[in-house]
Amino acid sequence: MWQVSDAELSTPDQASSVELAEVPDDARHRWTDLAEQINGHRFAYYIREQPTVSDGEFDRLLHELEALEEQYPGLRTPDSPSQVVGGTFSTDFAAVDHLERLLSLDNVFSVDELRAWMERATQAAGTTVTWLCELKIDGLAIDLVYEDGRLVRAATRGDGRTGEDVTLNVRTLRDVPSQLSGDDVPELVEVRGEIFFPTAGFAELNAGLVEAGKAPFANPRNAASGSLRQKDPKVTASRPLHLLVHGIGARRGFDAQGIDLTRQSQAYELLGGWGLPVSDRAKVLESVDDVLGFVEYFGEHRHDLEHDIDGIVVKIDELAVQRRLGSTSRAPRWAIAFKYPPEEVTTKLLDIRVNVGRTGRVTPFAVMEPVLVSGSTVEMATLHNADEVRRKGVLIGDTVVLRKAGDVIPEVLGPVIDLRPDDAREFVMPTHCPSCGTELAAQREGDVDIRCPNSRSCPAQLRERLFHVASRGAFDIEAMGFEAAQSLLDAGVVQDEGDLFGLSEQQLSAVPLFTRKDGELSANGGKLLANLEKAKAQPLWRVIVALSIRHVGPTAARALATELGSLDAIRSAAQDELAAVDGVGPVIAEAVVEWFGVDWHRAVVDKWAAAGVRMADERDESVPRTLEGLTLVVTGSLEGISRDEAREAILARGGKASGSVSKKTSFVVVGENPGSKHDKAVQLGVPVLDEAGFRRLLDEGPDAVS
Ligand SMILES: NC(=O)c1ccc[n+]([C@@H]2O[C@H](COP(=O)([O-])OP(=O)(O)OC[C@H]3O[C@@H](n4cnc5c(N)ncnc54)[C@H](O)[C@@H]3O)[C@@H](O)[C@H]2O)c1
Ligand SMILES: [Zn+2]
Repeated sequence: MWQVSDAELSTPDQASSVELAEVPDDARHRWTDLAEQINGHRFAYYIREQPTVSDGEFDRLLHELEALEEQYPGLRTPDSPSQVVGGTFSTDFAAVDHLERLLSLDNVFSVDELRAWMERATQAAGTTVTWLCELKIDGLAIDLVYEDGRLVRAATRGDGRTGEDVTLNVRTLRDVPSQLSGDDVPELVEVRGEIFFPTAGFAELNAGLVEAGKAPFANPRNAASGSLRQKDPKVTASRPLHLLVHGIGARRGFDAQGIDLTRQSQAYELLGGWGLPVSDRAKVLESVDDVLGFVEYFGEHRHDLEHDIDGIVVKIDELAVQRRLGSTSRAPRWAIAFKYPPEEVTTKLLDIRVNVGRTGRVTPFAVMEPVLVSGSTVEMATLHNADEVRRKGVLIGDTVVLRKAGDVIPEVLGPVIDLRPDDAREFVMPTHCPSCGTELAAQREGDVDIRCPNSRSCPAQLRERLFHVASRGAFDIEAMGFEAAQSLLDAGVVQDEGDLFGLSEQQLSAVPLFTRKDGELSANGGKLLANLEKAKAQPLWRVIVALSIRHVGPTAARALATELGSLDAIRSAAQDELAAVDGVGPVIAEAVVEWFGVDWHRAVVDKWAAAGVRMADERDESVPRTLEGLTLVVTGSLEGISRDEAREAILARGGKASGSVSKKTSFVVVGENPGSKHDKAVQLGVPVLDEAGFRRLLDEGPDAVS
């Protein structure tokens, strides 16, 4: 059924026998083994769109093969996987020859290698060159042929010479004009580009596939390829595919149109003018350092993009130099792909267990064979809820694709169906709380989450709540971590969080974790008591956060504290009064009223009050209300003031501190390394202040900085 490329049949026996004689047996065997694996993986990846290994693992195999060939050049046959453009074509589509070959790209994996490549390329060019830097879109290569401005054919890359005719499918893409516009359209132009599946739509696509009993895709790249290479173009039309163009192949009649093409960047301007989608992120840079800066920038902003990228492509912009350098059998010599560290790996899903959270929510999480990804070892990842497990289509025992994007929490993308063992089994959500045995239930009809209703005494919930009370966003009690919370509960000295601030030295001496061998309170125990004492004076908003009211985080807590001033006032406020508070709204208001409606909740507050915990903020009248009516956003790190302090300062002066920039924002304060909020401010024309300007604004109000 599948047409197999020569590369897949290749064995080193085809190389010259003289050179082969010098290759030791074990090297030859390893080469054959690697070549078979690589060709097998390419087939699974390009044709079936169901890779069985991660890109990182694939690249490692290819590298090992290249290193072997470096050592024993006799192994490097013309059709070795290292010498051909990866990919073949299937008989599902008509085969078409490209007018000009489509190539792959050579890779570098570190900044040093990139620098070295740029030096070599400059030397080979024999002249100074400029660098066209582009995002390496993780999609599917496409070749579009326009004759007299009309789209006559679209084909996949295939093996670089011959691809698959996917014209009908490509015509369904909105981004692909069927007719080029402008009055300088040439007789013929072959345009190269990348079709991609936007990251935003990926999870939804997979959920739909699983629901329909079909195999989900491992990642957006495979989704792009799979969506385009459909027998029925209607299916392609239903998928949100996009195109960005990044090159020109064959061309005719440019001169006749008076087009003198000397740079690739200039080609993009032309293509854009004809109505083709070009990236607005490509940049022509002059110095090596600028190129490295570009690479670094997108390394950090990789996830702010609408599509996946796996690296940066650096091209020599001058077409004359490109022509002079030419290409190898596989890739141009005038371009290089810098690859970012892989963020996807495959690992085994050993089990799915459930965790009971602070508010009783029961969440399934994946337990996996530990695996290194984006610089850290991962063995657990949340699966959110039972629905999500179903949507992802993973079974216990599956090999799964795990993604960890930078500092973002790791996510299981989906199963590798081809590797599914016979004994893989479906996850079943427990009906009873694994911590206290109470029957689980949705709190409200229609909730996807189920909860343990035994809030007050479920050990798991209680431990999470104690831990939360002590956390940095709440009372910030350094000496009380997870272990401490657990041992206070084990020793029975606290029934719930209400007992925490009333703890005596005598009670603590009954807790093994806080006592010395001789039974006296340990240094750690002393520290806990001191920390608790100090925490009692924390501002009101922190006390509110510590109560674990649903939806009430620092922002809502600050709003409540600022507006109402005391826990008593909040407790006796009517729901609509609460809802009217800026930054609170109806959902939070309802949660607050509901929370105070529970006896033991009120008892917690009363016990804290009796122990001397702050119950009201006194307004500091000495601070001038310079920011009344203003909304500020602080982004980046400021030198002399922490983010928290900046917030406090804004609130104390009657201003609002917001996390996102909009037209209503009065000022954006920008520190070191600001992110997209700065860009947004500039875009919307919101005034931007540096730290000095911010201080002036705090002291003197808006007139002083306008
Ligand atoms: N997991 C697997 O089993 C498996 C198997 C085969 C290949 N792969 C992966 O596929 C990749 C290798 O594939 P490849 O040979 O297609 O090379 P490549 O994807 O690394 O680079 C070449 C391709 O990059 C694309 N590209 C994207 N943006 C571009 C831009 N701005 N300018 C120019 N080209 C751009 C082009 O379509 C070009 O064909 C590797 O990442 C490899 O890990 C994985
Ligand atoms: Zn429970």
